[in-house]
Amino acid sequence: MTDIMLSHLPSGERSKAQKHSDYRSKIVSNYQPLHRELYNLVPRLCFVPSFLKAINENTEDSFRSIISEASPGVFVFDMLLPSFCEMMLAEIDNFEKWVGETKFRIMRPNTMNKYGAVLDDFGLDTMLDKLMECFIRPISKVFFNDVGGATLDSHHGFVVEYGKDRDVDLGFHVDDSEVTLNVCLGNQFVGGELFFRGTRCEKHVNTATKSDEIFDYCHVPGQAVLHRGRHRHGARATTSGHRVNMLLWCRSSSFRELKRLQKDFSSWCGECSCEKRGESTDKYVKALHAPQA
Ligand SMILES: O=C(O)CCC(=O)C(=O)O
Ligand SMILES: [Fe+2]
Repeated sequence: MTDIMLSHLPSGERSKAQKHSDYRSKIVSNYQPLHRELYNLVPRLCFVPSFLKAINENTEDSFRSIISEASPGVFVFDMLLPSFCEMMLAEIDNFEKWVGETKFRIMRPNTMNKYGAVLDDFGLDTMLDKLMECFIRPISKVFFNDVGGATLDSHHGFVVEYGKDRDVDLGFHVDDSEVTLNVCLGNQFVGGELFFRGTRCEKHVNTATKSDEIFDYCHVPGQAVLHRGRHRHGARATTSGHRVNMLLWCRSSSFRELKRLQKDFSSWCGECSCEKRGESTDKYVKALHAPQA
């Protein structure tokens, strides 16, 4: 973060941001990357040809030709080349080896994970910015325009790791993002399915799930899932093997500003939309008592 940006923050925030910026600089100036080519996004080294072609055409039709809407608001597509996934996995291993050897105390991706790493903190922030701006924002503009998909302007990029000696599962939650990209890097694993339970605004986050909102997804290496951050979800236990996923929580500052002034989110919140249609929620009582996961 530059000094100019720091000077625009309130002083409490400024010292927090300064500390984080110092933390990142310390890592970047000491950690020796394994694959330097990862740190500059080279599209033909990262993406499968079908994904590149759709992005180059940049039309709704081209996106729809490679992306399937597996359940309302959950978009799935082939994205990463196996060779890129392998390089990322090796880079993450290398980073963790460095952390172990130097005993550097790293921050975990969020309060839900004990393992995993923040990719932005060890130099991958520029490449992930490019990934968001040139690849995820054009798609989000088409499918998630109602939550600021066209104006995504910052991100939190990290990996999560599950299996023996790692995290086991991930509880039911919403992300601190407008749009989330979740792509499996590998490797061999059993379990770890994502379960989705409908999109909700802050006010309705704990309301019942309707039967048509129940959707389970099995991760496939190289395959991406794109969903609204407010789409409630979790990950089941990875029962054997080792699963690593790359997450990019994409945010829109202008959408967040706008949202503060609004009360009706019926274009994307399942409960606001029921209220607007004047639908009784009685028929969902059964779903309320059904297990969430
Ligand atoms: O394990 C997964 O695939 C889900 C991760 C996730 O939802 C998150 O980190 O926000
Ligand atoms: Fe999540």
